[in-house]
Amino acid sequence: MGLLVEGEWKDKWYDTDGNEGKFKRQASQFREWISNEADATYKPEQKRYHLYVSLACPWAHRTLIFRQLKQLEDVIDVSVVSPEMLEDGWTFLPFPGATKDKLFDFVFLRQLYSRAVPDVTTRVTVPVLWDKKTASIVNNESADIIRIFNSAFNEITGNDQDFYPIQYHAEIDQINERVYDKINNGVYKAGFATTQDAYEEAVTELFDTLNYLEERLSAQRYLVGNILTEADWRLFTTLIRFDVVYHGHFKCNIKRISDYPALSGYMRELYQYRNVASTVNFKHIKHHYYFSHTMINPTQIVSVGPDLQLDRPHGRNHL
Ligand SMILES: N[C@@H](CCC(=O)N[C@@H](CS)C(=O)NCC(=O)O)C(=O)O
Repeated sequence: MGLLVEGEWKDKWYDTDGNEGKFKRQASQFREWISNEADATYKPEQKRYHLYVSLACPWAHRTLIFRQLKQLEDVIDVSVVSPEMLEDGWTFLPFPGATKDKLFDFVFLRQLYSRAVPDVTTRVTVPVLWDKKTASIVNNESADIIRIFNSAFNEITGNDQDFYPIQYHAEIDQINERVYDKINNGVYKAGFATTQDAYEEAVTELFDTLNYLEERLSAQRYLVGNILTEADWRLFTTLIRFDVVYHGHFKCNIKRISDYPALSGYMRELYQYRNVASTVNFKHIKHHYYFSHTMINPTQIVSVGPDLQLDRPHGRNHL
């Protein structure tokens, strides 16, 4: 685990000193867009772009789900890193379900960042959307990448299903902000806290928000407008990891998602939606968290359970 400083790799864990033991996520640096506008550098084209993901990572998972939902499998190919993220950061070392770097055969993901910008200073994160034509990183922010996938390639795929409908922008943005801060990033704030107070604050806010969502989802099928939107998929990738890694490894253990009837049914419905289940890899998820965060789990022992029985009926049809 580390970062690139002016192109040099430094092995360094997140710095919580000087921040009262709180984990603070850094903003993504590559934020370009793909569009059909006449002056756009990045135009939607078949096989021009390549996606780098980890199957363990909830942020990368969003992009894989959108690639499936928007039928982009033949338009954008994927390379999958190994779930083990240690002193060299993400690598393409062999691991079942991981791939080689299909474009450059790099061993380390950091080589891709350096290839784009040789003297770059950045964390080396997934997902990364790469442009083969200009040899550059288009975007490494999952929130942007799913919006790009939602609409930029519609003319190529013929799939115009919209997960960010214009009439719900404000409501989606509003719920996203809360879910991001208290849940998606909230579990990390709890897990990576280095003081008791920072941990307790994050865990309390996390469960207050889960309680709020349980109430909301008891009365309506989806988060916004009673149609499936990006807000649901953004919540899903944290929920599906919750009982498996966040509950134990990150000590988010006031309750399990299985203890919430509405949230757990909702999570199963999303899991069973089309072929979303094929994007969920619990082996990578467990191995990544338990094996890579050695300051939380020095023995690197990977938990065996739980058995979530995700194919059970979701019971949400009445809503
Ligand atoms: N804001 C980014 C966050 C991505 C992110 O933090 N990914 C994690 C994996 S779950 C990562 O690559 N971490 C490596 C690091 O921080 O050095 C996004 O949503 O795309």
